[in-house]
Amino acid sequence: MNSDLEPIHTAIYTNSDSRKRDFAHDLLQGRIPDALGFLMGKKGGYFSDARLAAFIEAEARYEHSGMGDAGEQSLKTRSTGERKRALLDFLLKQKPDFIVLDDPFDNLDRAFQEELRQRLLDLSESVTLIQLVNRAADVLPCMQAFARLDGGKLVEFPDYKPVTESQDNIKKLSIPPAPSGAPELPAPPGAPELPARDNPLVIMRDVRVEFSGKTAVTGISWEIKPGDFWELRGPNGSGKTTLISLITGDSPKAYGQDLHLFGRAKGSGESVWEIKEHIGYFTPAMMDRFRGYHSLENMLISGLTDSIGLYIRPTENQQSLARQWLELLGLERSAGELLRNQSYGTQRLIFCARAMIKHPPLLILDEPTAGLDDHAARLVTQLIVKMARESDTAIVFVSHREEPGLQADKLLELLPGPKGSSGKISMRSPG
Ligand SMILES: Nc1ncnc2c1ncn2[C@@H]1O[C@H](COP(=O)(O)OP(=O)(O)OP(=O)(O)O)[C@@H](O)[C@H]1O
Repeated sequence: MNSDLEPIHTAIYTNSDSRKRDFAHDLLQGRIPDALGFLMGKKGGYFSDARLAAFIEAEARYEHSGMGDAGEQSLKTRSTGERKRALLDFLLKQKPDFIVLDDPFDNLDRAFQEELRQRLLDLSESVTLIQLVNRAADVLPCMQAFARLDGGKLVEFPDYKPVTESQDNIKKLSIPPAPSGAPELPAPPGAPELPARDNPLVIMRDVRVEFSGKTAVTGISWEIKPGDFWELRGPNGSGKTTLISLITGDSPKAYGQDLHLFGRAKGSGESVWEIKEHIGYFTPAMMDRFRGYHSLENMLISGLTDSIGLYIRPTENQQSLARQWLELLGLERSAGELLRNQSYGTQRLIFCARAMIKHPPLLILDEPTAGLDDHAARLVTQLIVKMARESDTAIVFVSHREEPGLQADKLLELLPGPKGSSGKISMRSPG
């Protein structure tokens, strides 16, 4: 073991199959691979979303996370950026020799990403950094050695170079058709007579939401029309999830607002399920809650029946549609394989396609590329753009990361202010 080696900052590329958490745990427990022998006998800290989640859970159980001083603002009420800042402060108090950074920029807005990047660069003068990373753009410029983590093993140290261009693409086939018999949407009351396909799907006027006396968003007016392609953007804590939950029927704060959803005034007796019928939705948290004992084909068909997994016998038409989607994704040979046996990137593609298969009037994708490596993110991006261009479905996506090729036509930006976030709408020119 080369424990006399000079410590070097090391970037380790991972993907969903790398077993990175086990690897990080081993490093922190002193089970060090030869290549990183310089960490032997050294004290480490772990900067990760999993570590933060453990502190938040401790706080829920014992009323104190154990991270900061008693009486500090609770972690649960802080934004993602503030939580990560607090975790780094906590780790530094332990005076570590090295820190394992587990995708440190995930889920951070652009301003917090920049703040953290600068802090880590300053820190690299005194602490060894081991960065586990799935996006090439995230690699800190202070890194001196590079490797890849493959099934828990470190390979190609110290000169690994990620392959930037891969041949895999979403197939040049068209988006499969909508299932037959999709319901037509009624016009909102008082709306001018328009062909059904031109009725706005969502109308918000001067919406304001507060939590415990604190205003989260204020004066938001937003209209989503059929076929629109929107990005909803804003820093951590600016109210993106709050606005989305008004539309998906998941927030009691929607009552009493000037809000029309799919042709009906909110609060006019509609059920949550009637609203959800018109929406396809994806957020990465859905994947965590799901065990994946269904075939890829049945997962897609379940998007037609609004269940996760399939519990009824599918019709031939449903099976045929699912196969067309699998072909588009280049997965036709895996139709009968279990979701849980696929890579994380493939699972993500299936979940996104599942939200699209019924051609819902409105598709909401909340951080669809979060946690993916470059290759998987590119495929998901291609799929979203294709759906936007080739279907009548309106799309709203949220992404903290600038994804190459993913540019919506319209942008709603939430701008935080002392009295809550206001909204700014802008149109993007094509091209
Ligand atoms: N149930 C709740 N109770 C109290 N405060 C809440 C609740 N939900 C949201 N908030 C607060 O409302 C504000 C907006 O939160 P929201 O989750 O909508 O932001 P966001 O833009 O989605 O953030 P992120 O990018 O971190 O996901 C934050 O200050 C948050 O703490």
